[in-house]
Amino acid sequence: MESLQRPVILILGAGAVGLALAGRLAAAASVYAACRPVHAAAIRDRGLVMEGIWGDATIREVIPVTGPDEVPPAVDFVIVTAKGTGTRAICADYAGVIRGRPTASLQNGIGNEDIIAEYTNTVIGGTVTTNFSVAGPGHVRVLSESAPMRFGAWSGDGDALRELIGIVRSAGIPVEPEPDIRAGKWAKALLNIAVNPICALLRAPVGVAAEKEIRGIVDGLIRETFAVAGAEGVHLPWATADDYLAYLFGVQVPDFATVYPSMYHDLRQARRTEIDLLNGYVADLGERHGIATPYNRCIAALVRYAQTHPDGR
Ligand SMILES: NC(=O)C1=CN([C@@H]2O[C@H](COP(=O)(O)OP(=O)(O)OC[C@H]3O[C@@H](n4cnc5c(N)ncnc54)[C@H](O)[C@@H]3O)[C@@H](O)[C@H]2O)C=CC1
Ligand SMILES: CC(C)(CO)C(=O)C(=O)O
Repeated sequence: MESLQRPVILILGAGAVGLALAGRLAAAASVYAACRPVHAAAIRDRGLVMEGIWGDATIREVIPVTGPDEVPPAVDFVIVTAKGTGTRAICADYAGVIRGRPTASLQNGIGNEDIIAEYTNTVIGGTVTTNFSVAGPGHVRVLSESAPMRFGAWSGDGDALRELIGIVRSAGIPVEPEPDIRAGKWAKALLNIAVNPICALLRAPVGVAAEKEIRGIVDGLIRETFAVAGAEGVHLPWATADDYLAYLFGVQVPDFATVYPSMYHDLRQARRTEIDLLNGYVADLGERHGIATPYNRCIAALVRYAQTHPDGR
């Protein structure tokens, strides 16, 4: 990257997270957003519309693209924000652009960085603990935030990580380095494992996790996940499941109480969910380690059924 030029960033799979990120990063970089034609047409027509805690604005600088042939040759960073169910397909579509370029993931769940690493040497893992949703074509809403964005080196070049954090910070987004990004991805996954499937199945916002009838289920999901993470040798930032449950119910659930997680939108729109990168992943790993995971297995089965029977039958 040449120091006097604006960095060039390509966001791959720009929906709720990716479009909002593109809108903010446009303050510090030239941003290309690989998105579906419906978003691309609206953005070309009247700009990207953002509302909420990341600012209310119509941003005309984001350049939408709908295929790799529309991407300029001088891309400095790629950031993947597709759902985990689409990581392999989008990496294959844009393989020629990703190859040799530092590529970050801001996706939830476990496994995306390993897929991206099949396409490039320098992979940066990332987490974002903010609520985003699509309000319409080329129109996104950012409603609540509970922690800074975090990036950490997954493989390859540490300079790329420092540069990316510098760009994100200069765009005004709170961001911190994550020294143990594998643990960081699990730490973020705890929140998604606890609330995403429950809110999706109950059609309720995150606050439902604290209801008397539901709390015991969340408790079971988290205790099992701690046992499996421990067997995998993951050093979570909380020493015990009780410590994390205190943080979940004391900070994260209140911060997101009135908003709907991403899996809620997937089930409502009859899209495949990320359940197999979250609770389904924990259940499978548990089986390998001989750890019983009845809560995660049960909720994963319910979500899989719901996503293949959108009308409930
Ligand atoms: N929505 C939220 O509040 C948060 C979401 N996340 C995570 O971020 C990731 C993205 O989530 P969302 O933005 O909510 O999902 P989304 O479904 O709104 O956005 C993903 C976009 O990628 C597009 N896409 C997928 N494959 C593509 C392809 N080959 N070419 C062009 N476009 C393609 C999809 O059509 C969709 O518009 C997920 O892993 C999610 O779990 C993380 C934190 C918060
Ligand atoms: C943090 C949270 C719950 C924000 O909505 C999220 O990660 C998601 O929706 O998947």
